[in-house]
Amino acid sequence: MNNEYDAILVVSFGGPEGPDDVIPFLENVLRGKNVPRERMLEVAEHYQQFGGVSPINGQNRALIAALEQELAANGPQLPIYWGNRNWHPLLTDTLAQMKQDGIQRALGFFTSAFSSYSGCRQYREDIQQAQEAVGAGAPEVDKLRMFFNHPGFIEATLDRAREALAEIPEERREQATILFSAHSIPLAMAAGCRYETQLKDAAQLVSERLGTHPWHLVYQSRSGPPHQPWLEPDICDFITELGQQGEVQDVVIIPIGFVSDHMEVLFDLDTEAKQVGSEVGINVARAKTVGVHPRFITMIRELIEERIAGTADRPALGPLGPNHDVCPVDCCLRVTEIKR
Ligand SMILES: CC1=C(CCC(=O)O)c2cc3nc(cc4[nH]c(cc5[nH]c(cc1n2)c(C)c5CCC(=O)O)c(CCC(=O)O)c4C)C(CCC(=O)O)=C3C
Ligand SMILES: [Fe+2]
Repeated sequence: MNNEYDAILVVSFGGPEGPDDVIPFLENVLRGKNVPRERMLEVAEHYQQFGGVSPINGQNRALIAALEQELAANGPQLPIYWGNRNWHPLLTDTLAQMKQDGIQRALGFFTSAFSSYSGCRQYREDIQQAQEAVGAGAPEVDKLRMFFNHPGFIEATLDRAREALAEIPEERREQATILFSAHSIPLAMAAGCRYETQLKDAAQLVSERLGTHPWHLVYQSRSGPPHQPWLEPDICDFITELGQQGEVQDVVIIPIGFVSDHMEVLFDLDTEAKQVGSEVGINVARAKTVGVHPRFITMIRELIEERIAGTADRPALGPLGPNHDVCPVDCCLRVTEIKR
């Protein structure tokens, strides 16, 4: 396989940067999806509570600045481009710019650690559509492997988790319950990918390094129509139940399913989950996501280097081993209904 690359492409979700962006952004997110309009308007309110600005674009700018420094200091010397699925800079515009700059082949870093239709195949489809829109001469993009079990991701997550645990009074710290949280997806979508398996694996890898805390994997940000089954338990239901049982005083949320403190973290965890905690008498701390943690930035460089070198040394912790470099044809299929 040809492993000569002339650029890095950061591929992400995108988010609104002002009140007028919110509805057109949400319409982009939900085009062709089975999500009721009432849900969309409810989520629009979450964004408006933060002035219509999602932190995600700023966080991606910070990630790119950190990665630029990392590559300038250590190589490889490659320019970094950035394109989103749902909001500016959109992938089509970015690929047009890359073509203009003479870029032929880029390595893609997707801001999703775990395999799902949303985090893997849909981004590959977005790139393909952008390539078709740009036409002849559009750059090729090869995706870097999923990094849920890469030592860099696990170590950075662990560091963030320890910071959050330090907020719990020392005499109660060891008993604190850890909740690993990830975006819920429809059960049908989950049937087409290894999302749950990878999440359980990463949660296990972090928890066994943290100590002897009780821990659970929970889900947040459920969308879709009410009758459609999604991954559970929901984090707010789970905290409510812990409160009713009356044995847990402190919960530390580790949002392992996300790589930056974007709106799903600020609203669904810091606003909603903390509110539920205070209603049922549980103290809730929230670990930061990896963001621009230096070990996470180094991991991105390592993934780039390993791919260019074509080396067999592809670090991964735990039993699942390193994820594939090239997605097989049935990777992260868009399953919309489970046949019973
Ligand atoms: C697996 C997964 C990730 C993690 C992997 C990855 O990072 O890709 C993720 C990330 C994100 N999700 C985000 C925002 C939203 N997700 C929505 C809706 C949905 N997400 C889904 C799944 C995921 N989403 C699904 C199955 C839907 C239903 C519609 C559909 O089938 O696609 C909606 C619509 C409103 C709603 O119903 O909630 C919004 C606004 C933001 C940006 C936050 C910001 O602006 O700061 C980010 C990073
Ligand atoms: Fe989402």
